[in-house]
Amino acid sequence: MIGILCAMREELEPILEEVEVKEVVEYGKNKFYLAKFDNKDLVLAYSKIGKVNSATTATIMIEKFKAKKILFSGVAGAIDEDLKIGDLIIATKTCQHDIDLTVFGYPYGYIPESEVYFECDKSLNSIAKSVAKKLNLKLKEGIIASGDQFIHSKEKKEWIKKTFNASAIEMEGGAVGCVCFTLNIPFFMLRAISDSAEEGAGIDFDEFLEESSKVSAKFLIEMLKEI
Ligand SMILES: Nc1ncnc2c(CN3C[C@H](CSc4cnccn4)[C@@H](O)C3)c[nH]c12
Repeated sequence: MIGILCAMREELEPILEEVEVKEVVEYGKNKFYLAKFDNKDLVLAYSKIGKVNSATTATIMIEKFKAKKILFSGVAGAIDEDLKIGDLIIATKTCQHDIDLTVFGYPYGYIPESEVYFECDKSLNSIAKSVAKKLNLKLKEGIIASGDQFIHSKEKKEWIKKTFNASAIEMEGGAVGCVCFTLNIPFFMLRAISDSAEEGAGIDFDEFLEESSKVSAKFLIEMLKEI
């Protein structure tokens, strides 16, 4: 079973359109779509926005639906200057920029007995890179930082870049990375850029959410053929 996770309805819908939904299971105030694609069993859901919701849905996919890998598809704000709206990025690892226990001498993003960074699955990332090469698509890879905030300020964006060496910003990957690390499940995260995470990002986000969601969804479907 492969878990396909998104945060927002708009991110999931273009994927659902390409798979054969067999059953919809209502659980934990959410809907889980059991589907087939290319003779593979999938469980798909959007978690709702944020770290707690995405961690909850990832855990349910793994524990209740027996997902053996989690693939995230969605949009992100750009931190690296060379990332433009519509560009694709995969996470090498994820982190949580809104964790601050520095008063106790810990680094930003660190919870005692846990990790700052959660590694993404290298074999899934190499499949993504070979798919991008085959389709002649630009695909960046880098650290993606999460926090329960929509980032729309250059100052905050630059702080996250300096503190975590992040290339993109969103609100779920760091939490899902933590769940997959905890349960020893391979994690892959693909994002298409929807905004600059600077002043005015909210306007861009509204304008490009649907289009960038489709870019990520289309690539994910191509990936599923190779897994
Ligand atoms: N600049 C940014 N900062 C933080 N995260 C992001 C993202 C990625 N997603 C989109 C969405 C924004 S919040 C939302 C969206 N619509 C309505 C309500 N909340 C949330 O799931 C995180 C894209 N750009 C980002």
